[in-house]
Amino acid sequence: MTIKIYNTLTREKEDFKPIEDRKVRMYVCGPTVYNYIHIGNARPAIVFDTVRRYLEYRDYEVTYVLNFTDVDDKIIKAANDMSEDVKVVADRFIKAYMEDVEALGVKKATYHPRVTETIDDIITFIEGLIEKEFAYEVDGDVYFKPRAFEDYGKLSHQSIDELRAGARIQVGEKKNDPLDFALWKKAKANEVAWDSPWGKGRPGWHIECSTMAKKYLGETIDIHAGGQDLSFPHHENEIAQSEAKTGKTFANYWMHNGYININNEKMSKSLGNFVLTRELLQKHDPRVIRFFMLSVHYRHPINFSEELLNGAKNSFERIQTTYFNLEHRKQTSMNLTQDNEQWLQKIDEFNHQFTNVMDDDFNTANAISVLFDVTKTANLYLEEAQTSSEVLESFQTTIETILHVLGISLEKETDLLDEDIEALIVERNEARKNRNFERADEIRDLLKDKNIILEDTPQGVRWKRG
Ligand SMILES: Nc1ncnc2c1ncn2[C@@H]1O[C@H](COP(=O)(O)OP(=O)(O)OP(=O)(O)O)[C@@H](O)[C@H]1O
Ligand SMILES: [Zn+2]
Repeated sequence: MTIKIYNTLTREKEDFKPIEDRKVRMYVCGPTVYNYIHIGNARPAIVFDTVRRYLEYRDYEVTYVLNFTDVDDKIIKAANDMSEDVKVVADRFIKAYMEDVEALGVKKATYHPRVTETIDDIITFIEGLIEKEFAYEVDGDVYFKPRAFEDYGKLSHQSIDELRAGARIQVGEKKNDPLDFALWKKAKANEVAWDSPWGKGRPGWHIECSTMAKKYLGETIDIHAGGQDLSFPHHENEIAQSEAKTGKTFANYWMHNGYININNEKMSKSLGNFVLTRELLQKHDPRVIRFFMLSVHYRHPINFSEELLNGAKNSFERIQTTYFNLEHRKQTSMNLTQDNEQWLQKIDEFNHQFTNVMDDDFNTANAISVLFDVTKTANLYLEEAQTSSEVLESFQTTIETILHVLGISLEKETDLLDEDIEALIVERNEARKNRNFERADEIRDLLKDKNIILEDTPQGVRWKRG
């Protein structure tokens, strides 16, 4: 089967055909680093990391670029408010971003370029656009003319006249047409600035991504991605700049993730209705946060609530418990061969199902359903009087593989979380009450393996790490 990607450009699911065989060039718009990220900002980081992981799982070599917007109005304002240097503020929040997303299992990009390190390339890019008469300078500012670019509006499916109706020239703007947007902004007094052919200034927002994508990935790339709010005007403008400059298609597939909402309203810094990723990470296992994010298809909205997160926690724990039960059972299993085929065949079907649902526009929600089916079937197998290590291992490999593609690791035996241990103790007590001594012993041995010592006290069972 081929991978299908929903392309915002055509509004259709299309077969994925990379420019170069087995290679993928992928660009994801990164954060503006003036604050800690909220979990809405964490969503594109997680979903596109998962897209990358899946492409790698399907044997593509992915070159992945995620930029940092480390100079813009918001950062300058934040730096002024804190009486700090723009660079100090940007560095602090780049570091914080990397810590947060790393905790969430996001792999480092192949390249993490910053605007402030790409200024020369940006200037060259803008010069090219002026030369081709897609852009013009007015008193130290440079603007791009969407009207000069025939296909303007193709990504957001709007005509230039529809767009014109909504556009206004703001006070102080020197552009000729309300649709024109800034490529270069003349520096205001005491603002961080770079020399350019148009005097001191800094780049506009959209030009940075066109420049960085070209610099690190080439003139035509395979996948360009970001949050849904970026499709217009940011990505529309990126297309106009890049295609005006090169005369070639900029990106073949445009992917956009849906919002994380709070009470059905987009989570955003400006509305103040946000949950910081750092704060959530203090209260929850990062793997549960990631599992929760991926339990909804990336294009659908997620209405965030603690209840949903707790639901994800229970689901994830069920999977983990099965995995550890499989692990433990290996000690008492044999090299049986009878009935193996039948179970191995089922497992094989699950592997196929996983690929099928992920091939269908990276449907992680369905991938998680497959994972539940694997778990349920594994639990049935664990009820068999005799089990074979081959089948147990095969179940484990499937669980591990799916979770690995989703960017979720299974905790090794020794790093069991306190709450996992407590849940196992409760289960053991229940088992004893129900005279299911076999299960009770199994749990005792499982904990012993993990170096957890149980003590029966008059107040109940106490535990400590050995
Ligand atoms: N509520 C949300 N749900 C999903 N993605 C979001 C949400 N808010 C922002 N994003 C995405 O996060 C990424 C980083 O965005 P950026 O740093 O520009 O934040 P932002 O869009 O300015 O956030 P805010 O709207 O809170 O100011 C972008 O891809 C953006 O589309
Ligand atoms: Zn961008």
